[in-house]
Amino acid sequence: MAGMTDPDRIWTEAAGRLRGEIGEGAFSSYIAPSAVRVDGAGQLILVTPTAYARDWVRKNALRRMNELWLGLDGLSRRLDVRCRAEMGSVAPASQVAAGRAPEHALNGNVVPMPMATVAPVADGARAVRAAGLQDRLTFDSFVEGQGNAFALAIARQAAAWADGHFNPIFFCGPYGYGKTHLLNAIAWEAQRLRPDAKVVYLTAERFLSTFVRAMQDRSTAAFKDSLRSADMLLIDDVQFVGGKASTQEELLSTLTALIEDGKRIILSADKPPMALTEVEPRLRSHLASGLTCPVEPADRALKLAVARNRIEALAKLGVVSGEVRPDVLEHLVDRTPGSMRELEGAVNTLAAVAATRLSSLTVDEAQGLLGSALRGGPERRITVDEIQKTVADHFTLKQADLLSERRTRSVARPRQIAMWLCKQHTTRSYPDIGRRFGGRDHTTVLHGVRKIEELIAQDEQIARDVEALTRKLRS
Ligand SMILES: Nc1ncnc2c1ncn2[C@@H]1O[C@H](COP(=O)(O)OP(=O)(O)OP(=O)(O)O)[C@@H](O)[C@H]1O
Repeated sequence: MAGMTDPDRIWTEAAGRLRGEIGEGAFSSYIAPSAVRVDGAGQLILVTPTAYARDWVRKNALRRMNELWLGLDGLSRRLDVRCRAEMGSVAPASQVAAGRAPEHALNGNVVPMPMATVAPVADGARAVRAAGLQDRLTFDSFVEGQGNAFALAIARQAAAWADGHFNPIFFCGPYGYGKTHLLNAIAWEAQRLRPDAKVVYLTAERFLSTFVRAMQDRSTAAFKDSLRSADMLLIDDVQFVGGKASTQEELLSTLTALIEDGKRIILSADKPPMALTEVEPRLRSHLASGLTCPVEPADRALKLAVARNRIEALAKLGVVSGEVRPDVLEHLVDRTPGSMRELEGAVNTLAAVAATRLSSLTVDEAQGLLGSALRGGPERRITVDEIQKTVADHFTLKQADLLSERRTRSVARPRQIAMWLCKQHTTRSYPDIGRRFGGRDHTTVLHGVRKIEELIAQDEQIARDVEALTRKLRS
């Protein structure tokens, strides 16, 4: 695949991979409505519909998109991102590359991404199998440390199809410390060792949505077959099946059928099985019947090693050059409380702002460049209550309106915005947020959060409201 030069083909391939990594919601909100264009200076630009979408892409996806892009582009070009309002009238990348004049322009001067050429999300086996393994999440890129050594050893055994496998193996631990990484690594390695085996990885959320869609399409038999023919089934973030009786029932019967057939089951969640109070007791006890394997939060040594690794990986991809000074790396780690995910974000930001002069960067310069991204101490916690009050105030509503049953748009939309803000600024789960909004189901929260994701990218007013609210909450 490496060595392509047609920007449209590279974009299609890179975006297809990114879609698996960032999830359908974010993809359809920010990436799908964007297009690759060439500006007057010959620079490839990813053009987003709104400024908010541009900022989202810059913060959350551009670096990864460039990693993917560089791995494919024979000309080693890089993408920049701008919003539609910042672009003059420029041609779609492929037409410039092919020396043709633009024939048409949809949506103003942006041609949307050719969705059909990105692997469609289909039902049945393909959807389940293609549900988002990430290329970079392998055993090679997983760093061993005190808190994860046991989990890593078990993961390696599972990936090797070792005899005496506990069934299921259940990885649990707080968010952002490597459970998804381990499940991906197991899946890649297990498939490499037994190419003929059917290894199926999916998130519980995907399990839920595919199952619900299969029920609507009356194709549950195909869904069941696609899972029950798996030799190894990996389900990530199992806490998200909580609350939905029919999905839990389906999951339970899938697990029982596979275990009876001696097939391998690997699961992950943010808590040990017996603490998943949203999960029905019979399913809970099945989840707990094998081996429960904790993935502990990382200590400083592990964080340093992960940060170093990440910079080396970016250097190999040509995204940065040179090594970071050890004191700069230590500063970065010490000023980034939170999980590995936050740490990776800080490393990526450093790489973005000082790509070519990493080795000469001093602690003061790093602090100056990263500014507010590096915290002086732990960030002030924002609470659900505070979010509800701030949102109610902003839209001149009462906090009780957000918790009420009222469904008129003037109340429902602010409620969804408040839910979205809770997901962004607190560590609360969807069911938890639902409970705090008048006892709503977690799927209602999920729907609300996705709706706002979508609207932020398409609706300037919503983007402005969200921005203003975020500023108020942080101040
Ligand atoms: N030991 C590690 N070595 C290398 N990278 C790691 C390690 N632990 C975590 N990471 C990285 O940190 C990020 C967050 O990890 P991951 O997504 O696996 O967390 P998680 O526990 O599954 O979180 P969640 O519960 O939110 O799904 C990933 O990019 C992952 O690659």
